[in-house]
Amino acid sequence: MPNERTQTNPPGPAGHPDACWWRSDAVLSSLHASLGGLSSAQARRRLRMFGPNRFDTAGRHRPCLEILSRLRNPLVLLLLVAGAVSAAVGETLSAGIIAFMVLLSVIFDYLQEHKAERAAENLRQMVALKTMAQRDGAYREIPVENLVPGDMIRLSAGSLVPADGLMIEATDLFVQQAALTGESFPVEKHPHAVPADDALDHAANAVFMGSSVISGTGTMLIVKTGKSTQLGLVGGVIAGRRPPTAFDMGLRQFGYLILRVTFLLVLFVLLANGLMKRPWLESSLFSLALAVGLTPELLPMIVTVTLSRGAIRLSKQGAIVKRLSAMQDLGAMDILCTDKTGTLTEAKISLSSHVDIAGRNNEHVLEWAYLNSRFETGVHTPLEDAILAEAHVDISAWVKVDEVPFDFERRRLSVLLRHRDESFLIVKGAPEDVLGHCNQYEEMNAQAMPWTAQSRALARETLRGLCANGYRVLGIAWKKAPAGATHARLEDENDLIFAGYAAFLDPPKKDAGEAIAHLTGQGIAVKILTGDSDLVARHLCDALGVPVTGVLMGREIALLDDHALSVRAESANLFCRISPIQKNRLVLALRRRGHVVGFVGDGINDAPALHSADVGISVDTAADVAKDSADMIMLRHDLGMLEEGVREGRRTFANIRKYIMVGTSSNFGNMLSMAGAVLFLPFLPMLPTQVLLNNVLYDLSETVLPLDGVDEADVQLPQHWDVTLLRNFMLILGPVSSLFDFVTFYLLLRMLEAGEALFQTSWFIDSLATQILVIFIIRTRGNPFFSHPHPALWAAAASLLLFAVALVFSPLAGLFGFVALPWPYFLALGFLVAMYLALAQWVKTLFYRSRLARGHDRAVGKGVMRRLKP
Ligand SMILES: Nc1ncnc2c1ncn2[C@@H]1O[C@H](COP(=O)(O)OP(=O)(O)OP(=O)(O)O)[C@@H](O)[C@H]1O
Ligand SMILES: [Mg+2]
Repeated sequence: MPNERTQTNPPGPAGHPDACWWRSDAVLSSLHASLGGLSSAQARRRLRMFGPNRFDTAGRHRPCLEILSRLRNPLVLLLLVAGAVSAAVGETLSAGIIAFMVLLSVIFDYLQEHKAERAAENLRQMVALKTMAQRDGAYREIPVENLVPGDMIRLSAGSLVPADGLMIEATDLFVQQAALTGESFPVEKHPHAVPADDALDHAANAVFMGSSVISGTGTMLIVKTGKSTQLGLVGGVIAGRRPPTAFDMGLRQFGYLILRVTFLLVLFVLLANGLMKRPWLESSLFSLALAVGLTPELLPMIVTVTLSRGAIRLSKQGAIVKRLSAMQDLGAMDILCTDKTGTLTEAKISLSSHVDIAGRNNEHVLEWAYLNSRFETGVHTPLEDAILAEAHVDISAWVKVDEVPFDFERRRLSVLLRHRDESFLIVKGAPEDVLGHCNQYEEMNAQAMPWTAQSRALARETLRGLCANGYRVLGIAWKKAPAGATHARLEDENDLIFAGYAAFLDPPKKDAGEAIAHLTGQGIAVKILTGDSDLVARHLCDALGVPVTGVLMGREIALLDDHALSVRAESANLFCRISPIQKNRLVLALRRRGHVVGFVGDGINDAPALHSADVGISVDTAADVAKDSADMIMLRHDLGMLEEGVREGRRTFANIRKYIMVGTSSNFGNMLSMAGAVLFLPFLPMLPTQVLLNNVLYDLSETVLPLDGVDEADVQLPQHWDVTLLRNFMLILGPVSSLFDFVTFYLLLRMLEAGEALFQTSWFIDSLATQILVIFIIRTRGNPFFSHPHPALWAAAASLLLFAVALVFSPLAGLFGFVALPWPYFLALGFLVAMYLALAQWVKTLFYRSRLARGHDRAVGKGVMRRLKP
């Protein structure tokens, strides 16, 4: 057996493009492969050597590295500096608390996120692409990720080429490789050697990752996988990074907001302390502690855990999220574009009639349709299945010569067949397109007649009648080809004889109408994008009870520029006879208007739009390319399932917002008060260690937030990330709580005449209690007594508060500078905290009411203009 260790990936001499693409004969031996494929043991070894067939091959986690990389986070660095300074000046306790915080945030974060990501990865595996590869002498289904150089795999219409390789055998194999070469038409591949060249698109014997098979079948030898593929070399543009979503950008903006506030506060405290000639060390430690207290260090963990919990919940309903943050986009989505066939209809298509141009039943039409469907090798659509199920034609005398596969621009497909010594080109496709290429039509007696104005009108009338009754219609045509013809070309689809129409019934899905109504009720505008005719689509809308607000045809879209398109697309909800490129343009146009756009589709033609949409949704039975481009896969083809997904997405939004709002309001208020107190208190309002401890306990209380449920009001409309809302809330509730804190300070100093330690202890308990308890106010927009939090929230809040109180009375109290609080203090503090919560509730109600009055929260559903970077 050849020694695999001597082998390199990629084989072939250096230079671009690699010589292996032209010298197919040499490749097999350099790969130590054979036409019989690999053995499992060989494949395992190669997998270890070359890594999995995906782009992020560094992917496997190494805990130590992961944890170390977290230490590079600026926040953690800040903490470490604070710790080092404390240790250096002998503040060992501060240093200890800081070390504990670092450990807590880093390890806890790591574990939680790791768990969440593992769960998400497991979900992804459920919908991973698979392929038929030859292992141990037999073809078996294996995950695409496990392919290695030397594997032999089968390709057929609809499959995605999973790696780079050479064709070993091919029958009418056409692939769409626009992603790589920019050619928009399918190109044919064959196994013959080709002369060396420097343009990869001349390598007609090679197929590349990211292309998809349009028609035909073939066997392929895998030569390069993962990052070594052509696509991998250019950074995996297709599968790779998408532009940051609205959510990512919101998160980043929020980060900057916090950074600015923290910086100002720290500067203020340092200046104030300087002016008052306080000891510089203590002041800088104190301001560092404040900075630490303000930073939402748990945010990344809360986001990941919340999203992954949402994704797991959703998977139990039968929808698998491939990209976690798609949950978020689902919650923000305000327009859903959907295809027609299969999503709105049953896709259980039956052939109901086959008629000539006058609408009379004609067996000849069925025969031609049968021959075309029987011999074509493209993606089998339910249309072909319906034709094959209806007719029984003896094909023993027919031989296939060639075909021109279906494409979504010309919307037809032809096969070239030989019958004894005659050759025929048989075409079926969208009736308008087929009619446009006929110069004769077939009479009842199989006689070809030239068109007259009358017969043309008759043909159009018959077609309109069929479509208006909801039938999907294909046009069937044929012509005699030169007897010895060996190839069929696009240009041959001319001067055809029109045979007639095949009319199909595709019943509407029972609950699709209801699902659309529900989505509309939840603030999501549903738009239907179809390659079919407008008459058929309108008929379907009637049947589903969906009002048509405007129709835009593909030929009109072709004349519009992007700006005009985005305006027209806003009002229309039915888009007919549109091509895959136009589907994609529509999605982009709507996004440019500030909408968050979802796209549902399952065909090869849907892949570009699935990829450009904020959230691409496909089904498990979809074409590989569609599944690959989608962010979410539904295990049942059911629009109703999206409703649950949308609610789940909005729920995650609400939970993340809660964390941020507590952090930026009450927490911010406390830090503000402490900064302000520096001006008139004769001592620090809290010791740096106490500020840090306070922060640790508060953080711990927030870790259960992802478990919490949310109010109905939070899932009724699309949720946008609204940094203005967060900022305004922070700038209102923050100072209001500070005012309240100053009242507290006054009470403690003047009425209770607390000394330094007593003051600090009281304020520690008070500020901790307000921060921990205010979540119960903020977690709902309405009355907190009517919205029930998850029990874990109560448990966490109660146990942490008890812990704090116990600490104050414990022998450890002295270490932290605490003193035992006399009971009147508890009474006073209890009263103050209750008053604070009532105040927070009042301010919150006013805040939301004034927003509502200004029309903010209602406008969300109609898609407020949201600036979107390209
Ligand atoms: N296998 C086929 N053979 C011949 N013509 C086809 C075939 N598949 C589709 N067509 C024609 O091309 C048109 C466009 O196809 P496309 O898949 O884009 O749209 P559709 O299937 O009608 O609707 P939807 O977009 O809802 O799936 C079809 O309406 C039909 O007229
Ligand atoms: Mg389709």
